[in-house]
Amino acid sequence: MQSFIQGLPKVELHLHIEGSLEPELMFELAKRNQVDLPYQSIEEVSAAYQFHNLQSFLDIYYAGAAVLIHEQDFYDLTWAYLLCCQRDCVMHTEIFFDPQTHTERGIAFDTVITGITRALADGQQKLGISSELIMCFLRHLDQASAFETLSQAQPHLDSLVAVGLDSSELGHPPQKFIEVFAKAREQGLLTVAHAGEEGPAQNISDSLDLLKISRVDHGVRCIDDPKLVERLAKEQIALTVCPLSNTKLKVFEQMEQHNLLELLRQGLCITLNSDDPAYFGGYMTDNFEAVASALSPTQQELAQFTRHAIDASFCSAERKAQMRQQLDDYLATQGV
Ligand code: HPA
Ligand SMILES: [Zn+2]
Repeated sequence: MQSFIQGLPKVELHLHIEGSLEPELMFELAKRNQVDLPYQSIEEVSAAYQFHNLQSFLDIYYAGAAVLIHEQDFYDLTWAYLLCCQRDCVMHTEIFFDPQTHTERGIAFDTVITGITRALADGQQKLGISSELIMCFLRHLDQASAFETLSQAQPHLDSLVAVGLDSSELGHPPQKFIEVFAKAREQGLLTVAHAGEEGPAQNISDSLDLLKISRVDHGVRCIDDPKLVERLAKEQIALTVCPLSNTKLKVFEQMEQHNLLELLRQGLCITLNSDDPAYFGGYMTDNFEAVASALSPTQQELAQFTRHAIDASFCSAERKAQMRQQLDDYLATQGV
């Protein structure tokens, strides 16, 4: 099973690029940029990654991002992630970035996006990994700040496929961002949102109805509302589920309790993703392996995660067809 998973072609739809900052690179950038870190060693950083909920993670995640200053830093961060994609047979990735995490501390929007997009272009050219970029608004900040971020993005709209919504879900419902999401849609962007991770199923329905999202990020709390589960299955609205993230942040105490396979078997469009791999203990292959060992899906079900991710991705029909072929070719070599 391990070698089947390793070689399985994958598509990632839920990845925060700031969450791929490994302790080693954090230290290297801290030194290069003369930024003080509250940790003395890489071991101390890793030891600090014990979370009891989403907020306890976010506090550390925003602090770590302070080492990212120059365009080259954002390039190096993104390139390091793409090398992990190559190792994990990821054909295509759609990555989130949080501009406000950086503009709030005086880093120019252009510095952030130029570094990321330059690495993504190299990923396409040198590694054959296709990608899309999704700009997230931080929901603990107000809608005015989201509007300001959307205006800073205007010269770069061609680099963006969608806007998203992340950070603290409790206390910051989708209603807070109706107008800025409407404006983004007017400008031709698709929309996604984190919903039903720690927050209630109602946040999922409201994100669909009020923010007109094309995919639900996390969405695992849909299980509390049978009508919503039925709707997600009927309309084949994808959930970008992040198994290692969910156990690290205690959305589920143990992987054995995760509901993703149950939802898949109810006909939902479930995909597997890594969220913040440097903080949650693994990239795509690690997530697939954790699911395989705790929940024992069949090989067909593991392949279905990739099939769903291809269907739900925002890339061209032509690229989707290529990826389906790549998946089918792989399954044929494995006799699946
Ligand atoms: O899992 C997450 N949830 C909300 N916000 C986030 N920002 C990075 N990761 C996450
Ligand atoms: Zn996330």
